[in-house]
Amino acid sequence: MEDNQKQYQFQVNMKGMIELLSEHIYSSPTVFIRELLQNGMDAVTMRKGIDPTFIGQITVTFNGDQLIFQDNGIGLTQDDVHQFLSVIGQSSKRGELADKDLIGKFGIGLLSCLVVSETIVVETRSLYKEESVRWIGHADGTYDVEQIDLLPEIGTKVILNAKRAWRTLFKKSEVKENILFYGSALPIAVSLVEEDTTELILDGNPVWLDPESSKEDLLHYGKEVFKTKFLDVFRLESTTGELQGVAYIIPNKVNSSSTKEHKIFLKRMYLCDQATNLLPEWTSFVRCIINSNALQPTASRESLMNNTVLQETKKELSECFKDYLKTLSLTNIDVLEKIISIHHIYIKSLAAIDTEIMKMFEDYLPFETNQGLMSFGMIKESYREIYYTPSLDDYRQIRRIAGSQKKLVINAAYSYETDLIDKIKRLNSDLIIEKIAPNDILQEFEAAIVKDDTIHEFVNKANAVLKKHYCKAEVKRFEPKDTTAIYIANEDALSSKNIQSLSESANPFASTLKHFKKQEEVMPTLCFNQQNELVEKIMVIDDQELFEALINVLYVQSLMLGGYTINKREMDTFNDALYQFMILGMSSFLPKI
Ligand SMILES: Nc1ncnc2c1ncn2[C@@H]1O[C@H](COP(=O)(O)OP(=O)(O)OP(=O)(O)O)[C@@H](O)[C@H]1O
Repeated sequence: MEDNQKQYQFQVNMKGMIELLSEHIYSSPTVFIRELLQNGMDAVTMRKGIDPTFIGQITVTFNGDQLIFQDNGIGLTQDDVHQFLSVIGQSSKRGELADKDLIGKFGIGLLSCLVVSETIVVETRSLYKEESVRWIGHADGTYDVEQIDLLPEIGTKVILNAKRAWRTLFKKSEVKENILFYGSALPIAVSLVEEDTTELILDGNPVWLDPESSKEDLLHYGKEVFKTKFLDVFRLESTTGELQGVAYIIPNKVNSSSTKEHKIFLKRMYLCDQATNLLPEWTSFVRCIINSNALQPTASRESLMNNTVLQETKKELSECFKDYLKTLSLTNIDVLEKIISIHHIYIKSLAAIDTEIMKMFEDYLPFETNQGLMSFGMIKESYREIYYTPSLDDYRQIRRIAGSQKKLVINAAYSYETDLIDKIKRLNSDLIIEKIAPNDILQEFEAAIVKDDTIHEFVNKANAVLKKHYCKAEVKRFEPKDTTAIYIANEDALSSKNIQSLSESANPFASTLKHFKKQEEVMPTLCFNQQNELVEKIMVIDDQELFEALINVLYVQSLMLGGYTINKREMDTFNDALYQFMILGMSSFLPKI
């Protein structure tokens, strides 16, 4: 460095730092409880590293607006205090033990106490030195250190004085709730002390991590945690993620958009309730409690870091789910059937990507069909030819018109359902499984009986009326007889119709849209029923005005029956026609002039 250059030290604006922590990094001011529990736990783990038989404990004492977190862990020497407590971002938790067993790693956790307390007082006695130190950290970034009388026991006390605004967070009930929330999985006893009473609130042995716990114990625990009486429970394990846990089967249908709440712990400390990157979407039928020693937290310690360990763990967890379902199929078919009947969406989306599951559960999987909800086993038994449609609009139409046909049509509109059917097709080469569109059904209606030119003329006349609706006429024979006409439009025919009506409206893109108009063959069809009495009569009507009104009414009526949206022009035509009928109907009753 040249003589005229000086080197300066970065300064940290403590107030800004605390604001950053409280407003942007941590989602709640209660995280100071998590950080204190974590530091106490880590200090005990370090002491246990030296003496494995050592039994650690954490005690929280309430003293008015003062809270004292005390552990009997490794403690700090005066040098440690300067080195680790007083330098932000400095942590003693480095090395093999830290990677494997310690929770803290960033060296910022203690700062979270300054969100709720003006100062942090630490009184500590190290395992390594016969001295005790008091360190006082202030919110303005300064700190004091002094030697104090030797504390009677090795360990550390952190003393906080509630800021006015956060007094309620220091109340016993509140602290207890937060300790149970963050620390329920910690392998350490935690007691609360107020005046003369001591209450042990955690014993360090959570039921769900105990391999001896029975299914009943686990279900009971799940009910307490999630306030739900679950259908069943199974264990989760991953070697890569050094993960153990339990998965509870939700007893009711789960909306795919609803948030999936779990309880995720890292090194036995609560991390978050979301596991979106750890559990695939098809596992949405469970709520999990999971602890991992190998997954990594993000710096806010509120979500999981997406790394290769996480990806591998995700695969291993998926295997646990599959193993559970496989075992159920051999040991408890009743529960399996219940799960499939409630959560078939998820089991089906798993089957769509997993051939083994597909083969195993194929017969149980339910499908929505025009003949009602049916399992694939039932479908296979009763039909050799199976049809499906991947469009919900098409399915709705087909359901209405294919009933009389006795054809079986599956609604395959869910995103994974087409993949599933493709897979079924590959696995069942003896079955005929085909895609179907509404127009295919139309082709199968019985042809009209043609005696003379009446039908031909009727179709021409009706076409002239229907042209403005972007629709063409046809005459067939179908059941039920009292249905006058059916409107049939494939998905692409409907979009042509919409483009057509847009291009005729005052739309700035109208001229461009015209180029996209589809040809004649995708035009929607109004199929009249020759077997219907009214249709028979319309065919022989002479009056052009009345004919037009009748065709318009039948057209709009068919749209309504099919559940289609009706545009303004269609509604106006319908109203005009109705008006004409009323006048006509009244004409013979009006007084003669
Ligand atoms: N109860 C305690 N007993 C012994 N040492 C402690 C205790 N609390 C804090 N320390 C020391 O202070 C350091 C800083 O603590 P802090 O909570 O800020 O960060 P950390 O725990 O290292 O990491 P993280 O930010 O991930 O929590 C720790 O690394 C540790 O050396």
